[in-house]
Amino acid sequence: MASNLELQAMRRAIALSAHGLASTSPNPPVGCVILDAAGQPVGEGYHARKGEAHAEGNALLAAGAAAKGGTAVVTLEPCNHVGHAPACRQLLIDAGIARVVIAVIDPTSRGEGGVVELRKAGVSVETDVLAEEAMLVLGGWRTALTLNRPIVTLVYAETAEGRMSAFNRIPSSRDLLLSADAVLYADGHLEEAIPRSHGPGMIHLPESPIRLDHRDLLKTLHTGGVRRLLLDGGSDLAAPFLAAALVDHVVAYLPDRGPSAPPGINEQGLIPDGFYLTGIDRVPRYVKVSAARNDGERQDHLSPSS
Ligand SMILES: Nc1nc(O)c(N)c(N[C@@H]2O[C@H](COP(=O)(O)O)[C@@H](O)[C@H]2O)n1
Repeated sequence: MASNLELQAMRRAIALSAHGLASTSPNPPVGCVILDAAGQPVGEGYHARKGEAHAEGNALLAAGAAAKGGTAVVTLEPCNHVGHAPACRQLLIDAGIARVVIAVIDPTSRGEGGVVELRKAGVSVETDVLAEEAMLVLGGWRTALTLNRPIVTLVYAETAEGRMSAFNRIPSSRDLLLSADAVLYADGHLEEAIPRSHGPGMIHLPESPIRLDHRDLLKTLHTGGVRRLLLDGGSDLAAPFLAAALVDHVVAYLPDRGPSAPPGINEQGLIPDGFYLTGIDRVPRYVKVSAARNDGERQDHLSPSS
């Protein structure tokens, strides 16, 4: 059973992992905290971009010799392959880590995952620790893997003319870009959500997205490394995605109204049919309404971009 100190460290690792949200795609956002043999935090790290060190490598670097005999608390199972970074399970073994506490098992492990090798090396391993909380950050990545397409979030501003682009009207809506890989705008152009955030060559976007059917577009984007796509408003832009059940989340912005305004219900309703409310917040001059598709077991509704 995980100790209180380990649970504290896991929550810290989950928060750290969110620094890598979207910029790590197609890799997962992962966080790690190293505790020394007495259970005190001595290093922490997260995965920032594909092609750069994994979370465990960064946390071990920060901990240095203090990691020996200690515990690594990590949000995703340490990897068992040599890729862009050395195998994390080997880094942990070489650093003399005695125990590894893991939230979520990696569904993409090549061959047996790192847990098996860690145990073979005599490291004590505990899994499924705060897994549901870790899915707040990892959920979008994992669902995109399962669906074989990016998670799609439709964002719009409610206006007298209907649903319109939010990003050029509502400055606070641009915060959503921080947790996304790419945006398809109402005029049909597609951009990396935060320019150059993924590092050179890590995601590939088609040059003429408008020529692709929406299913082919999502497939092409997924192959190109995109795991989280935003659709910026516009009923015309959203319609084919909604009709094909290819929208996973909705974020709608309702302008402030006086306390005794006439009814504001428009023909389209507040959110599309088939979605349920997951959050309502006030932001400057608007109410922000978040919703997720009714979809049984899915856990990406917990993701920060929803
Ligand atoms: N445990 C763990 N920590 C990280 O920080 C990670 N980024 C991963 N990712 C796993 O390794 C795969 C990516 O490997 P490369 O960086 O491309 O070599 C990814 O698919 C995950 O399985 N794991």
